[in-house]
Amino acid sequence: MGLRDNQVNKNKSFAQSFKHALDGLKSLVLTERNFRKHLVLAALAVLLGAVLRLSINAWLWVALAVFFVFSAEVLNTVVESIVDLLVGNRYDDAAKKAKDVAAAGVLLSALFAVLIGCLVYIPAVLALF
Ligand SMILES: Nc1ncnc2c1ncn2[C@@H]1O[C@H](COP(=O)(O)OP(=O)(O)OP(=O)(O)O)[C@@H](O)[C@H]1O
Repeated sequence: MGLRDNQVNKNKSFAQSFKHALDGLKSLVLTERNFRKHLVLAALAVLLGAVLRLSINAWLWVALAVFFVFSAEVLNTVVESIVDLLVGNRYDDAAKKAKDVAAAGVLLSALFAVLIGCLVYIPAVLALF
C-alpha cells in the first residue's frame, strides 16, 4: 500500500499518531472503491447543500449521515483486513459472517443517509418554487 514504515511499537507522540491516522485515510481512499464512491456522494451533498443554502439544523443532519457512512466504511475495512489476515483465501463460515455483517453495517448507514437526504433536500428544493 506504500504506507509501510515498519514500525511495530507504540506511537511516541501525537504527531506520530496523527501521521498514522492520515496513512489510514490514504489507504482507505486508495484501496477502497466503495469509500471513494461515498466520498464523491458526500462532496455532491455538500455542494447541493451550499447551493440550496441549507439551515444549520439541516447541515447537522447531513454531517451526521456523512460521518455515519464513513465510520461504517472504516469499520467494514477493518473487519475485512482482520478477517483476511486471519483466514487468507480459505473459506470460513465465521469469516463470511464477519464480512457480511460488516457490509450490512455499511448498507444500514447508507439507508440512513438516503432517508436524511430525502428529508433534507426534497423540502429545500420544493421551497425554491
Ligand atoms: N474467507 C472467506 N470465507 C468466507 N466467505 C468470504 C471470505 N472472504 C470473503 N467472503 C465472502 O465474499 C464477500 C466479499 O468479500 P470481500 O473480502 O471481497 O469483500 P469486498 O469485496 O471488499 O466487500 P465490499 O464490497 O464491502 O468492499 C464477503 O461479504 C463474504 O460473503
